[in-house]
Amino acid sequence: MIISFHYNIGNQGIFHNSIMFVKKALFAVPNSKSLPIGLVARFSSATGDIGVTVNDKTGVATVKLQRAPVNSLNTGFLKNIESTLDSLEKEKARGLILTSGLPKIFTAGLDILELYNCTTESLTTFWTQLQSTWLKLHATSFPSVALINGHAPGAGCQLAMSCEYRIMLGPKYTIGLNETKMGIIAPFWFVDTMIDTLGPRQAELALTSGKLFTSSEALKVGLIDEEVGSEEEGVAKAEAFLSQYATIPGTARKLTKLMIREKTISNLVKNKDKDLKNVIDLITSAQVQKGLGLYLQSLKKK
Ligand SMILES: CC/C=C\CC/C=C/CC(=O)SCCNC(=O)CCNC(=O)[C@H](O)C(C)(C)COP(=O)(O)OP(=O)(O)OC[C@H]1O[C@@H](n2cnc3c(N)ncnc32)[C@H](O)[C@@H]1OP(=O)(O)O
Repeated sequence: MIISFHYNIGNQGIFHNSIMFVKKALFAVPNSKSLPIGLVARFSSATGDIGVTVNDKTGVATVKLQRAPVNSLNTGFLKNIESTLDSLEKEKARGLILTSGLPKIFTAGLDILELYNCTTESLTTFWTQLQSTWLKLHATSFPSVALINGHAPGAGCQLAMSCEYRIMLGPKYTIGLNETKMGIIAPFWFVDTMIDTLGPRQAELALTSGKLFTSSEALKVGLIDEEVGSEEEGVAKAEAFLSQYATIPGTARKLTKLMIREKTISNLVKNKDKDLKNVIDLITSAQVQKGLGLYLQSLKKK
């Protein structure tokens, strides 16, 4: 049986309460630690849109990003992603498939409108939220797959790299950290994550040129794990990847993952303020503001 919930919620507080309300209904399974049977939750808010579906047999949650037009990551959307991850942790999800509910775009990365004409205060709020959401995603206790069903530049690539397995729909879309192409640099924790994923040699080549990889190029360098020809195939492969963990004790799995990711995670945790200062110094400079303005114009002219 499938139950659907449709919410139109205007603020974060209500959004949060509604998640709790829905989750209570969804996850209250007497005498069981497992996720509930046949439940679908769909959330929406004024600042971001996220759809959550839980597979009743496996306990795997599919989280669909659907903030039109391009899933660009602004403060509210990042906050909603973090709240969703918190709920999945609390309810002991068995796995995550992170994908897009929009055609052609996984996510367009950071919302450039959060960077352009920003104040130090607004940039601080935005960047602190980005750090927090990323730390949650990078350290989930459940296994995670990015089903990249569209373009994934910049922070879109970063979100995908933080999942444990990446499946990309080919051949039309691209993925990569393209910051240098925009005249800015990737933050050190994006760089760390790319080095963890590709190794230093390929990461240096990719980052210095701001390369956006096609799916087959991404497969070749190890930026993705599988390339698929359809979303259905992608979902099947994601489910197959996650199913291998059904028999692996969860705590052993989680501790092993965290051991491997610890250096990258603690580098950000210890240096959050330094990271923020780097961002403020770079992004608020007149030269970068001018470049961001031109970049936005070029996107709008297309
Ligand atoms: C020390 C470190 C300091 C700072 C580090 C900063 C780190 C930044 C990391 C990032 O993530 S930067 C952003 C990287 N992303 C991009 O460069 C993507 C730019 N967008 C595109 O390439 C394309 O839009 C697309 C391939 C994603 C989609 O193409 P298409 O389907 O043809 O749509 P449009 O280009 O027509 O876009 C529709 C609409 O959306 C606006 N838009 C696109 N991307 C963004 C974005 N990232 N932020 C805000 N808005 C975006 C675009 O302007 C269009 O707006 P309209 O008003 O014309 O509808």
